[in-house]
Amino acid sequence: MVHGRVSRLSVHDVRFPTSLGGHGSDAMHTDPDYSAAYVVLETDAEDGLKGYGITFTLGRGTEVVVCAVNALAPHVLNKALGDIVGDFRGFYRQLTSDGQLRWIGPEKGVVHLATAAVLNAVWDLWAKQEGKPLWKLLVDMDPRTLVSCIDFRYITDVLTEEEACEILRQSQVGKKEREEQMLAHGYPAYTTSCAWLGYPDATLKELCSEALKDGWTRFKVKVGADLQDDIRRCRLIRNMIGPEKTLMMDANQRWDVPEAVEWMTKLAEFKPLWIEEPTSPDDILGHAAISKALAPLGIGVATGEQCHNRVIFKQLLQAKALKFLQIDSCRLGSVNENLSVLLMAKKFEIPVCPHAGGVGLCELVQHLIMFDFISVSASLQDRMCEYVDHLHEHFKYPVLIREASYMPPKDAGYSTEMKEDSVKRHRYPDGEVWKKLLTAQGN
Ligand SMILES: C[C@H](O)[C@@H](O)CC(=O)C(=O)O
Ligand SMILES: [Mg+2]
Repeated sequence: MVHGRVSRLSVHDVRFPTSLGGHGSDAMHTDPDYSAAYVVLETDAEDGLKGYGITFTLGRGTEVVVCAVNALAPHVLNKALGDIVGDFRGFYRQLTSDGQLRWIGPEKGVVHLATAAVLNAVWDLWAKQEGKPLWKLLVDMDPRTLVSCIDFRYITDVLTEEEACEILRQSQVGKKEREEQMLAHGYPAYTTSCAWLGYPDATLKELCSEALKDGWTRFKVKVGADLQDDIRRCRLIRNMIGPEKTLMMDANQRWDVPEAVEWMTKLAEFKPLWIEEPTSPDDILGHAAISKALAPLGIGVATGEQCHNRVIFKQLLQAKALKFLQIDSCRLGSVNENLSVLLMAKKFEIPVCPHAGGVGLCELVQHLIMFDFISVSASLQDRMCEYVDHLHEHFKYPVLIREASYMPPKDAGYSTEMKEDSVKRHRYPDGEVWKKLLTAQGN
């Protein structure tokens, strides 16, 4: 049973100097230091369990998110966990409707990233108290309780609470078999780690050949900064993986709409399954235009890692603007808002292929996509979850990849907890890693 009252919320600015090796680099984020605003919730309960929540950020952005988490803290402190999860929709609304903070959102940007960090910690704590990994907590929940976690405000024109319940009820058929399938074979994944934009060709080749040896069959390559470079890198990777394996491309919002169509027409010979984030994440009609133009070339549009909230996803679906929907465990308002997007995607029959390029995102999003397969979509058709091979060693419960698939986590919680020593060493600016780096840079 859920118990305890939240007695403390602390938030840490944790950064990893990934930019030094070009890890995570793309056409818009050329020097990313993978970072997290890392929230720890403590309660007065005797079990001593803590809830850990992260939101993914890059370097200096972290200190802004940390401020926003502190601004949200009064909503959580002294609350009974039972009251929070007993009316989770109400609590989500309370956080996202703060009369002063919502002005700097609402449900978008820094304040929404902070909401995600806090709520991710609540879900971690809830799952830990129930003794289950988060995916299993969700899978075992009855449809009525599940939908009571979702705020349907602004989406009832496409999905009502009753419809959501009905989707979940219908997907009860075969649920046990799908859970067994996940436990035996895992959820299919693709790798982005071979082809970050800042990697020289020699690194790309070396990582790609290692990935092939490890059994990877789906690869994503960063594009968008320079067409000739893209042609060379895409040719290199396509030649290495051969014609049958799957290739995706990611432009991280670099282009205008006509530019995206022109550029991708030139890259079409490398047979990409999708072009990800071809333009601004806010441009729903732009995505629709690109989708329409690229469909005859067999290229789909994928987006979502920087979609603020369920409303943007609703409109992308309504406008037929995407062929692959990429949820993000830390960009949306935690599990609560992701549930609404998974259910809308099911209604529109659009496959969900989660985003996981960042620190901790693989750890979190695997729970959501396993729940999606077992309890919502019931399909693996055109679906795969992103994997990046960075920084898992800093997590207490790191992802387990077997034969290019995510194996279901078995430990209780949301896999959000970092190792104490890693947090200590990477805290900005006083952790040992940063002290050394800042001293070397003369700061
Ligand atoms: C800055 C991040 O590494 C970003 O490039 C990740 C991303 O777009 C992806 O994984 O997809
Ligand atoms: Mg991307």
